[in-house]
Amino acid sequence: STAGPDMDDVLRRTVAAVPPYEMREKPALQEASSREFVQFYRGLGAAERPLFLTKLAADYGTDHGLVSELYGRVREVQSRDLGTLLQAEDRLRYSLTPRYKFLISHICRLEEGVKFIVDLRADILQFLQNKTADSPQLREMNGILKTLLSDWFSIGFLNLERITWQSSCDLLQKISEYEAVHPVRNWADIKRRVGPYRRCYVFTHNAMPREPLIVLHVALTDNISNNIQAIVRKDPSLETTEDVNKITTAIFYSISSSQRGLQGVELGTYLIKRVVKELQVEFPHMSQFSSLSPIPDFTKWLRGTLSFKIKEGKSNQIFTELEYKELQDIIEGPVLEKLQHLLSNNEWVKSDKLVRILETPLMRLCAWYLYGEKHRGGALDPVANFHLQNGAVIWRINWLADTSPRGLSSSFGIMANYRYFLEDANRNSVQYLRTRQIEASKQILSLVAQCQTISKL
Ligand SMILES: CC(=O)SCCNC(=O)CCNC(=O)[C@H](O)C(C)(C)COP(=O)(O)OP(=O)(O)OC[C@H]1O[C@@H](n2cnc3c(N)ncnc32)[C@H](O)[C@@H]1OP(=O)(O)O
Repeated sequence: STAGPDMDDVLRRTVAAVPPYEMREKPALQEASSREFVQFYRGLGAAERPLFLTKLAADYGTDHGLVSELYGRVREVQSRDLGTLLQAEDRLRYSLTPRYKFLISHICRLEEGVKFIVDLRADILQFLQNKTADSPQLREMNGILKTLLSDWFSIGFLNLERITWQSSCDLLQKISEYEAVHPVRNWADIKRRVGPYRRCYVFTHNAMPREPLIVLHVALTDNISNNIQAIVRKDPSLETTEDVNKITTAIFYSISSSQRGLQGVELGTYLIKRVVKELQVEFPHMSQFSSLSPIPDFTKWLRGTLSFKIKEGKSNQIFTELEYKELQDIIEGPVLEKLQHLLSNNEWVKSDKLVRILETPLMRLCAWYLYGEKHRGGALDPVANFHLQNGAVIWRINWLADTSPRGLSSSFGIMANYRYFLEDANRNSVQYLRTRQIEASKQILSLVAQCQTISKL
């Protein structure tokens, strides 16, 4: 292998042998070697890390020969007394623990050891995603780390914190940096987001102090918002106190997880549920809970669909005759080709005529994209998939809801309300996860039905 000799030496030295079965209750502390492993890994360059982790996963995993031998033993004692059988099964179980898992357990006891493991999994996810490393053992290690992290970061160990203007600067700064949905531009922005008619909640973990693991921004309103500029861009509200009578609805307008290594640990689901409870205590009469969500990949999907139809020569399968004619009247040349070009930047939104003509077809196609397009059985759109997993319904899509460059380029400015009907959320979530059945409102279902009759997708 091209790995430098010191990689092998370090692994040999720092990955302790699996304690013998009889000593399994009292594994010797491996503080020094765990520290050395952490320091060595941190010192590795980006190109060496995939190699190192691939070696760790491959050479310090499970002893397959021992597993097979102990499995044979379990089969032998099937008809023996229960005590003997359970003992044989426990030995088999113990032999299935990969050797590197003992190292991970030692590392998490170090100062900042948990953070190191979270970052290590983030590296593995990245290597697997961009294929700089991809082996069955590395995939197995990712699964083992995800299970460990899901235990360490389960709801019982998480602290809910509300961020206010009185929170510390380093927390406010991190909240600003971690905002992945509607970027925070300056202090005025962040002050607005923690000011009147706003709430900002994070989860923290004692093993990673002062680190917001996931951030949820909420707007307190008296209706279900259909425009994000009204929430994030409006000048700071002159009101310094909140009129409770104007607060009947919670709008989740941004949720971002900050630790890549915790992907799949579902912190977002926990945080939304926890915040709903928190808000119900503060506002017992609150009756509506909904997101105002981006649709990050709709433009990309529509462009793909249009170019596919153009290639197939079936350009009249997207729009109605009337829409097609109206488009033809204001676009010279072949409609779909020209439309592809027109929609490749945000200029179209400056033409009132185009905005008027495009609203009906784009809204119809967007409803279909959210409800009909699937990936691995679930909604293709990752944000839709997230909220549907939480038990929300696709309640409404809103035209020109986000006229920022980012909103226009990702979804022609359309945004979705995923609504949480609290009494149905659990049932919807179970149903979605089991059957991928999507709950949607009448507005969405009628747009989908129209799309199915008009556009052959
Ligand atoms: C109000 C709003 O709706 S804002 C829009 C949602 N937020 C964003 O897109 C910001 C970027 N995304 C994130 O920070 C996270 O993915 C979150 C907060 C959405 C979800 O994180 P977690 O709760 O830790 O959930 P987890 O990582 O288990 O993923 C759950 C689902 O989120 C969905 N998801 C949404 N956005 C993303 C994303 N950018 N990357 C990965 N998954 C995403 C995935 O479909 C995933 O489902 P899957 O596990 O079946 O693939």
